[in-house]
Amino acid sequence: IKSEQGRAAQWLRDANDRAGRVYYNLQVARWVYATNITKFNGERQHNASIMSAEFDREAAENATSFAWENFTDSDLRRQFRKISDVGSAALLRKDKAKYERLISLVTKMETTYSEGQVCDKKGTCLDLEPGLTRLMATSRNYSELLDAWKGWRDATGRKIRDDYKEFVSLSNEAAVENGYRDTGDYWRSWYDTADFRDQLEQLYEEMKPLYLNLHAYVKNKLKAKYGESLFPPSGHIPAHLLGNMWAQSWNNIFDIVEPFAGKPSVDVTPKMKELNYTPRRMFNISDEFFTSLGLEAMPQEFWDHSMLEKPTDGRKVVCHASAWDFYNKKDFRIKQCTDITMDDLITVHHEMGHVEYYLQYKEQPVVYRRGANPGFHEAVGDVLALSVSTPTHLKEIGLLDNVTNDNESVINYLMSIALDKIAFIPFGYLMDQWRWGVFNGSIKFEEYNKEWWKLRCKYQGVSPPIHRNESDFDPGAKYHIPANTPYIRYFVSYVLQFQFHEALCNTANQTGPLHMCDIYRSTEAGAKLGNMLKLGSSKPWPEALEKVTGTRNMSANAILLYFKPLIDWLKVQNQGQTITWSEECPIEYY
Ligand SMILES: C[C@H](NC(=O)O)C(=O)O
Ligand SMILES: [Zn+2]
Repeated sequence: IKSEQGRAAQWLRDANDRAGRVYYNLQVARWVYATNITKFNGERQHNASIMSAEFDREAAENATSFAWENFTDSDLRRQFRKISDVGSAALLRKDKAKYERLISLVTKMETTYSEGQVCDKKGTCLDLEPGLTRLMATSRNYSELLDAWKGWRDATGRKIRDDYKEFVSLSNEAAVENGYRDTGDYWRSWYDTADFRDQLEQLYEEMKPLYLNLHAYVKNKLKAKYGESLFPPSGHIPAHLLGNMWAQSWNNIFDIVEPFAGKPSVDVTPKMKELNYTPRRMFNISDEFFTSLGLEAMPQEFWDHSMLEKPTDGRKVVCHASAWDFYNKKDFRIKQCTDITMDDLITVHHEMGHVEYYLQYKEQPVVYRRGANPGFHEAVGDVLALSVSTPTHLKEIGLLDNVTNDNESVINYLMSIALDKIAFIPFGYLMDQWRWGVFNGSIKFEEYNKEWWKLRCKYQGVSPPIHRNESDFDPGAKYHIPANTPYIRYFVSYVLQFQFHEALCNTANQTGPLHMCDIYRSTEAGAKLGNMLKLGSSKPWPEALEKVTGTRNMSANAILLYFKPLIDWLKVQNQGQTITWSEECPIEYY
């Protein structure tokens, strides 16, 4: 069997080299389309996708000529197992026309989303970025917010409802062909964790008290701002008042909910504008943080070929920010319609965290150039952003003039981070609860929207501000549904990133409270993180987690430790208040 393993290892090396070239061509075609949406570029992307899927399927076919399951070399077995998992390309074997339809539907839905606009009576039209995003963040006019909220859903979700239904059945057919019960079963397999759903539920329950207390406090502040009469008696918050199109991150309403007035502002957006910040400068700040840890700088190709701003030459692009690996160990890019806001400075770090991961594992075989699990990939940049966001760091880079460290400033600061990280928890959890339900058939097409709002009302405690029905398709108004990007990875990331932050802060000998830790310039912390990132997906994720944190399990303890002072303060604020809401949506809205 020794000689067969030798032959198999050689075959793998060749297959990985060929894969690198095929994936490079695919990424180039996808990039050209995403940064210039035209019919021609769409066809070119489609053809490249077919060629890549054919390649994957053929490689999986050839892999069966080796008795790899009996190999003694566990790394060979792991590589063969990954090469044998072709994902939706399994549908090619059964029915090429169906596979072509499947990928065409995703492109069509993602394009509809990316071209979505809301036009007012005077004919002024706003795109999602930056127009509607700015409006949702800055408007304090109930009906103006409502028009944008409804208009966006009319321009996107409503238009792709039937496409999504067809997509679901084709995607499930592909998953079954690939050996899984349905698409959700396949997506969860990437975590290789038998009781994954139970672990997620457990983590959600542990963080729920934090969310309930934040929700109650924010609701009271919003009632004071907009008037009690606009809030349903069920205890829900109308979904359009949270400063974000999906109510998934509430930091843009910090001014409404600020615990203690008169403290140095934690929102550095005005300062960024005052200093004439450019997108390039925002990316340089992030790049410099990575190199301060001794991690890899963005290569020249990154600066030469990335799209850091929304084009002004009339090209239509996919604005949703993303990071790209071209699998040739040289080309790595970010595509982002960067706005000069603190929100986008955080997103810059998030996307650059993906590229740092690509750079760290670029010497791995192509099959291992992935996150240890998808949640790891989403966590990297956010870990650094937790340090960047501290008042002391913002002062160090000139975005904050003075820092006060009294208790009230600490509460203000923790509130600003909680409005992003805690507010997100139920949304990050429910997105794929809905999608897994759709894929496993427990959520029927005739109830797509009703079941979506049941989850939104139950977990997030937000309700539709106007009547919804089954011609609406509100999940389709969130990028990841039309673009078919799984979402539980962000929920996992929000748990992991605080575990990483706590571990790296210890390594960096940061002895103060966790929420004030800044690992900037700690090459020890950088080395520990880099050594984990280098693994890619070559080892089971508990092993990668252990390399940084010493534990093999996800745990909510770090995020609860980080926010402890805030949770104690919120409990006092909410004393005597009802901090829950009725599970059902307020009837008059659905
Ligand atoms: C949290 C998630 N981030 C991302 O897509 O990069 C989102 O924006 O919904
Ligand atoms: Zn991401």
